[in-house]
Amino acid sequence: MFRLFSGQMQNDLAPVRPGAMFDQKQALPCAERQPAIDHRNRMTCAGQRGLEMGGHIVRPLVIVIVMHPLGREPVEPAQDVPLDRARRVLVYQQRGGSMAAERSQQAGPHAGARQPVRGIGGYIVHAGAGGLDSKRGGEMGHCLHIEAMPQQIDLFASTPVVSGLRMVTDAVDPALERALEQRIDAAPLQPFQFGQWRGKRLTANFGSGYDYRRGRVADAPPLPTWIEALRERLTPLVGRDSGAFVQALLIRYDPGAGIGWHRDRPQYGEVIGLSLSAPAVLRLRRRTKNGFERRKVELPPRSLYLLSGEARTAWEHSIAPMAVTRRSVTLRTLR
Ligand SMILES: O=C(O)CCC(=O)C(=O)O
Ligand SMILES: [Fe+2]
Repeated sequence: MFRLFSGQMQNDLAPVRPGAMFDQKQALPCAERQPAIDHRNRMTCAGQRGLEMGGHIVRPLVIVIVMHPLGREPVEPAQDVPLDRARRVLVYQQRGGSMAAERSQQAGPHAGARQPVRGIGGYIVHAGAGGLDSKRGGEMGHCLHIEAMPQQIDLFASTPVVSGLRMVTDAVDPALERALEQRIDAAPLQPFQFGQWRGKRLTANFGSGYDYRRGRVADAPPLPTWIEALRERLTPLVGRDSGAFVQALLIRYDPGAGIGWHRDRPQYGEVIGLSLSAPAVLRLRRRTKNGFERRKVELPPRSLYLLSGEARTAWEHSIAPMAVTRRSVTLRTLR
């Protein structure tokens, strides 16, 4: 997985920004699949970030939960971790010791710099912090060893708001983000066209496209190697195999551009979105007897979301017109 990313993608990016992917490779935290040495070490590694909450550190790699930081509603936690267990982890971590105690525990080759995680309306897996634990976590090694956490504490009720929506922050780091921005800007972007209607956002499809006039999937250029490499990196972060994500859509939203309410075409299956360049809000709604039920999820730059299950099939989504340029990479399976 990583080899493809650091090799092919580096080569592919070279003409646009020499060294960009090399930088990225160097910056990838704990990217090597090193065998876990002991439990403590698996919890900490170079470049990992912790979350400081109320004077306590939430240890990196843990499913991190931000409880309604902005008064927003939570979303389903990333990875296949039952919500109540994820919450227990937070409680455990908060009780687990002071920041000073945590710092002293983190000394050594795997100690890492800390940065607070931005507030986001839901449950977060802080992927940028992720080391890969091939033994236990496998591809989903970003999810720390939940099994190791105490099970007895359960202070919160668990009600996932939009089933099937998963969020991962820092799915790529800023250096890779810049390289991807250049790749997107260099792609054959065209204004989104829907019959007579021309959208403000600029799009380019790879792998397969969609003919809105005929209402069916259409040919598109094959996935470039840099998108293949990116796909290898992103899909495990939401617990998916890369191979099924055969469709890629690049979008640039310049100021004034957004995307209206829609569900992705039924020809597509699951959807993964990487959000770049500027914060945005993913709005979700589904029809009820009396109108619409609505949710909002903040998408910080470099965050990744998965639309699966109900989030994909029962909810519509949209992004309000942007004030500053945002870019996204959407990967989709075909049904
Ligand atoms: O830009 C995004 O993150 C969303 C794109 C989207 O919803 C779509 O193209 O169907
Ligand atoms: Fe969409």
